[in-house]
Order: sequence, then structure tokens, then C-alpha cells
Amino acid sequence: MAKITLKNLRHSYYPNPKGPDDFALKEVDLDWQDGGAYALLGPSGCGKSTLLNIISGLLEPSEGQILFDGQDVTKLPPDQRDIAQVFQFPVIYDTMTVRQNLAFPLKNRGVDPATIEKRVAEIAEMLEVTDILDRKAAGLSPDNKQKISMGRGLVRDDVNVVMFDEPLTVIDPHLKWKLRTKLKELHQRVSHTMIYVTHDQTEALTFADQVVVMQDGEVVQIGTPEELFERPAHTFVGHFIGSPGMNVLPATIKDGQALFNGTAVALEGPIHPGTKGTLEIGIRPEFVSLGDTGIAGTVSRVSDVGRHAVVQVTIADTKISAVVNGTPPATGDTVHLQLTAAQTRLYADGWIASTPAQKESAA
Ligand SMILES: Nc1ncnc2c1ncn2[C@@H]1O[C@H](COP(=O)(O)OP(=O)(O)OP(=O)(O)O)[C@@H](O)[C@H]1O
Repeated sequence: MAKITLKNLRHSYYPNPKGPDDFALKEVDLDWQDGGAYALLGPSGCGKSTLLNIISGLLEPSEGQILFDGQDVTKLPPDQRDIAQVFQFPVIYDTMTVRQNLAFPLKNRGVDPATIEKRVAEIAEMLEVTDILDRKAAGLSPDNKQKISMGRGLVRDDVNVVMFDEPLTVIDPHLKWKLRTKLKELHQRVSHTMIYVTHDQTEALTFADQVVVMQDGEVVQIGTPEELFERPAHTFVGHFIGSPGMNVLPATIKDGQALFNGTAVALEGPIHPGTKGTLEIGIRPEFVSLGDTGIAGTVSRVSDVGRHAVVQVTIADTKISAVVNGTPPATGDTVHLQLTAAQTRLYADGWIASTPAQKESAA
């Protein structure tokens, strides 16, 4: 296993890139610790596959370096990087049995038969496929095939990193949650460095200790699932993570106070000095409540999502969602919104521009 360092990486698919827009990866600087579980999360086209292909060696970056445990591997071909990859679609040999498929990466490297047998049995047990070890892969269901594909990625214990590229794409929705949890468990047991690429926030947040969120070829935030939820560093993260995502309200500043629609809104703490640009207030629907006083608006939609309702309130042209427990108001009602100050943040040109208030030290 290895620590992976990406240093000043940039990549353009054009021979003579002119400006930042010509770069599929704009600038990536990352340290992935040995044994960590990481997710690379972002919408289609944000550069996830480009980054993955650079790490695996299928693509040479236009600029920058990739280091495994401090050693520069930027120019090494894929087969010399000791990487295991699990793709969207199963990569297994149909004519072989499950056991032979799982053993293949080890046999290929001349591992002795006793070690192969032991390791295959361990992986099969972890993936709960021991009972089908002697079945031909051809007859397996798509999700069992993908499980075997994962097993082949995990069977070697001498790889630098295991990379999963949207591995649950072919899995039936009702089995997805099971495999998601299983993968997390597997990471804890095998403790390889793992990178999981996905556009699905649930998959990323379930699997990873640290999630790297990408947008337009840039890393916008790296954090634990809690950090990304609690304090998005960028409005994109707030919007992309959470269901529904963070409310983003147009704002202005007057006398050091943030205003929405002419009304002062209390923030988590002070605004960064010199803040300018396009200003927005961000607050998650979970921290917006309905009360007798507060910002008045009209209920424009009520969605019942089981244990709570999501009430959408329109104020001027802005729609704000609130998560409401108990009986929700009806569409057309006038309501008053209260925003939890400690969870209300200011953003300038998308980036966070308020600081949490200092906690008072215990007397
Ligand atoms: N071979 C290529 N030639 C030119 N442009 C490419 C090539 N591959 C990707 N791109 C462009 O680079 C950008 C990043 O693409 P990339 O495939 O890395 O994103 P992604 O996040 O993996 O998306 P997806 O989830 O759809 O695969 C996109 O604008 C894409 O159009």
C-alpha cells in the first residue's frame, strides 16, 4: 500500500491549451494517505476519469507529478504501478470458475498455491461467495459477476492502491445498499489505500473517510462526510451534497451585516475582511424552521418524504426549502422562516466568506 501524492497536476486533451477552460484538470494537489478510504465525487464531466487514468498510468498528465510513497511514477506504464482496478462493468473470465477468477491475479504473479488458496478463501468469505466458488462465471448474475470483479481487485495484498470506477453501476438498486456497506467493511478488513470514483453522493459518503469533491476540473473541497455536510466550503458542495441540497440565497452586505431581500440575516460569525464579488447566503433546509416571526414568504410546494416534509417557500424570486417535522403548512399559506444563525454562512463567488464564531472557553 502506498501514500499517493498528486503534485501540481494539470491536464488538457488539447495539444496547445490556451486558457483554463482548455484544461480537463485545472490544478490538483492532493495527498492520499496510506490505507485511507477516499471517494472522488462529482458530476459527469468534472474530470474524475481523467484523474483516475492519470493515477493508473493510462494517461500522462500535461503537467505535474504522481508520487507513490514519494517515488515519482509519472512516466511509469500501468503494469509497473501495482494498481488494482475495478471498473463499471465486470471484468472476469466467463470460462473460468469463480475460484479460478479470484486466483488469477495471484497466479499471474507466481504466488505459491498454498497462499493462493488461503487468500482466495479469505476474499470469498468477505464477499460471501464461498458457496459459488466452483461455479463457472458465465452463469452468474450481473451483481455476482461484479462481486467477483471486486474480489479480483482486492485479492492481492501487495498493490499500491485499489481504484473503483463507479463499481455499482450494474448492481440492482435493492442490492446496492448491501454492496456499498460491504465495500466499507472490506476496506476496514484489508486496509488497502482505496479510491472510489462516483457521481453518487450516497455511495461516496457511505464508503469514504475522506471525500474529494470535484467540479469543472478542480477540487472544491476535501473532507469527511460530516465536514462536507456541516460546512460546505463552496456553494457547489452544499448543493451537490444533501437531499435537498443547501439553500443559496442572493445577498448583499451593509455595515458588516449580510442582508437577504433587504432583511438582515444573522450569520455563523464575522464576514471575511474585504469580501466582495457575487454574494450568497447558504443554509441547509434542515436548519430552516417555521415560526411566528421571521422572514415572511409563501409556501409554493410541499413534498412529503416520509418522516418529514420538505416545504418550499418563495420569497421575492427565491425559493427556500425547509425540513419540517409534524404537520406541514399548505401550498399558498404565508409562513415565517427562521434560520439557525450558527448554520448560516456567507459565500462570495461561490467560496465560503464567513468564519464560525469563536466558542467561548469553559470558565
Ligand atoms: N479523450 C478525450 N478527448 C477530449 N476531451 C476529453 C477526453 N476525455 C474526457 N474529455 C473531456 O474532459 C472533461 C473531463 O472528463 P472526464 O471523463 O474526466 O469526467 P468524469 O467526471 O469522469 O465524467 P463521467 O462521469 O461522465 O465519466 C470533459 O469535459 C470531457 O469532455
